[in-house]
Amino acid sequence: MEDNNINTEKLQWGKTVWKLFSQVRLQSPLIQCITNFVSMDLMANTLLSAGASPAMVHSIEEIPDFTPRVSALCINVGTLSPSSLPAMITAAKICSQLNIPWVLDPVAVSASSFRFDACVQLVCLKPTVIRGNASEIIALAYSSSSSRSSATKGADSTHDSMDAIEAAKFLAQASGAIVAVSGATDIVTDGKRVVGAHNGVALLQKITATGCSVTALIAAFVAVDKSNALDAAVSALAVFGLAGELGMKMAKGPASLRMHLIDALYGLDEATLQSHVNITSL
Ligand SMILES: Nc1ncnc2c1ncn2[C@@H]1O[C@H](COP(=O)(O)OP(=O)(O)OP(=O)(O)O)[C@@H](O)[C@H]1O
Ligand SMILES: Cc1ncsc1CCO
Ligand SMILES: [Mg+2]
Repeated sequence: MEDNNINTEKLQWGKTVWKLFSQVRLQSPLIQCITNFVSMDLMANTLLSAGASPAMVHSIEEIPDFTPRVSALCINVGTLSPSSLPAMITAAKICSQLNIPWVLDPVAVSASSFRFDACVQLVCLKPTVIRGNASEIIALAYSSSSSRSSATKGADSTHDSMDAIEAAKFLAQASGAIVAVSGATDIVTDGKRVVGAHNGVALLQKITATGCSVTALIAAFVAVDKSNALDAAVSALAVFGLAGELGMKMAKGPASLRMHLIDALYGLDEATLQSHVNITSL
């Protein structure tokens, strides 16, 4: 009986993920990305191969004209500087005011007080989704200085995503955002429900900016279903993980996985998606 329920749940998720992915391909939502220098290329190519339309528009002078016209915004603090933060804050404020969904990636949030305070400021501007690795979500959720300094050594996680479930729920409740934690199992929560997306391969961690790119993909999925950001975030994580699995069949290492990942995302069809997506309630 329990097996039946699990299979029904997986089938249902397969339909949801395909519906949202099809909408991304059909609508090609315009996604503004204010992101770090490392991630620009992979992030833009991830969005393009998924069917969305990326625009790396950073300059504060352009934001009042451009941001009101986007379908969603992705803010990533990976190479944050005092000169780039005002543009992020301005764009986030516009999105919050105009009810445009926006997604925050708090890369290496505990690397410095400057970065941490910037992330807290951004969280206060009501992101629709916050996506980080386990160390980042734990650091952002528990802002005491002791956990801040020990939570992460930089952009890479030193924690398992499963260890961040309580932190993710806490952060979701405190911020009102959907919180997603990437890892062997990607975890998504609204503070009450917790869903796990089990697709993906470990070698994705050896390609820089795969996390940044899946955050942008979440923005694309949220853009086509603003009313259900939890489903959208789960779906984007599952699609990206599945593209990693399919790419892995042809890859010889991280560099070729990067290429095959983009190809797999571009070519992903309904039958493959429905039969391989692996999402369960946790
Ligand atoms: N052990 C693992 N097994 C399978 N997939 C994984 C594993 N760890 C991470 N992933 C996948 O790799 C992708 C990137 O997640 P990761 O947690 O490495 O992000 P990140 O640390 O923010 O990366 P970056 O900062 O380099 O962009 C996600 O799609 C995630 O599901
Ligand atoms: C390596 C690195 N450093 C700052 S941002 C970034 C990309 C992964 O988050
Ligand atoms: Mg990251």
